Amino acid sequence: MFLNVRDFEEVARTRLDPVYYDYVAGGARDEVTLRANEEGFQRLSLLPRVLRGREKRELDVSLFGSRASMPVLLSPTAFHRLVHPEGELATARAAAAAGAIMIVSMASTVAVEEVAAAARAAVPDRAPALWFQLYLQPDLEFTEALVRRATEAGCTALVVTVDSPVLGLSERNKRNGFTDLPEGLRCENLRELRGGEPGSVRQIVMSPELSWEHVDWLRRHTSLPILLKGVLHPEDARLALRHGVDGLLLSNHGGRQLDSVPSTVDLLPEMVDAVGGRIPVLLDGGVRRGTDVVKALALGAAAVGVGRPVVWGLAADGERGVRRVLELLREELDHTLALCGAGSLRDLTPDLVRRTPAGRG
Ligand SMILES: Cc1cc2nc3c(=O)[nH]c(=O)nc-3n(C[C@H](O)[C@H](O)[C@H](O)COP(=O)(O)O)c2cc1C
Ligand SMILES: CCCCCCCCCCCCCCC(=O)C(=O)O
Repeated sequence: MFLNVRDFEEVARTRLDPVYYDYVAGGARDEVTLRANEEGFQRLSLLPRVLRGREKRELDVSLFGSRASMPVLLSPTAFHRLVHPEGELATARAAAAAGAIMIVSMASTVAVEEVAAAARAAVPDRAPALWFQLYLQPDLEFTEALVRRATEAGCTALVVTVDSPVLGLSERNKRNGFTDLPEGLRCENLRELRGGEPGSVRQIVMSPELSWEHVDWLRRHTSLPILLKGVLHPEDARLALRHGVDGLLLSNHGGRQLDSVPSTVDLLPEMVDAVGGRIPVLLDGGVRRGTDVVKALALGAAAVGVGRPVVWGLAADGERGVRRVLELLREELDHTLALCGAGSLRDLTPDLVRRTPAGRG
């Protein structure tokens, strides 16, 4: 029985090839940050209000023009067909049915047009909420064409990952010899549609040469909202404001890029402070429970993302699994709000969160 997100990880672990399980579960180097993300939430306590006379809870949010049934979105995760044959198609159907925003990874194993079509077919009466995650490529012509493809497919925001000047190093992947996708799986958004050798697939380039000028370039080439994913230093948050960025997704890539960076929830108050309410700050990393969502929102996040929980749901039970993971998080969020005396997300304020005294977990 799947009672919580962790139950999905257990089933996924038994179903998956251990090499792919490690790829998803693992983090960079000593996995200090990977562990810190969940521990960061566990060190925070909630201090509920009582007798507030709230009969029902409102969980829906509006973010960059997308309406969502809850402030929990699907952070971009690569290679869904590694864990389930329907891959991103199943994920997109589940996200659309749940009314959740899905950030499609540039490294998806199904092309963004097909992901969007699957989402639309799942909810014919409304537009599904899809955003696109981008690794800016040094070949700007290619980047521009990809942005156009994602926009034409129906993605309504761009999430630019900026924490990957080089790929993080997972020692699990190294030990397992996982260096390439298996036969038949490719990053379908990198397939040459025009130019190049027709049908060939480019490698995603992680480029240490990227700078704020590339963000300016992107700003000039799209009218979609731009969020930066992976800004951790408050000074970079202030720079993002100056470069016309519309939002931040505070993320350490689930502990998969630079190891030893702080947990995202520990950094959240500083980042919220740095942007001073001018743009929304979203957060991902270690969100596993409705209580984690409430803690992040109370500390100023506009929404949170989940990465691994979605992949565990997909690996364990395909589209139904992802749907159940999202439902569980929604149910837990609703229940936590009720127990905190909150009727809406606006009732979540920093005074509801206490840091657990040192040494007590
Ligand atoms: C298997 C896997 C693949 C990922 N692929 C991407 C990706 O393609 N692009 C990206 O920006 N982040 C990627 N991430 C990072 C997630 O977007 C997110 O930041 C992270 O998973 C959040 O932490 P959580 O897994 O603890 O929820 C990936 C994470 C995992 C676990
Ligand atoms: C990391 C294992 C490598 C297997 C396939 C190589 C494909 C090239 C690299 C594409 C980048 C995908 C990034 C995914 C990600 O952000 C993450 O796993 O984290």
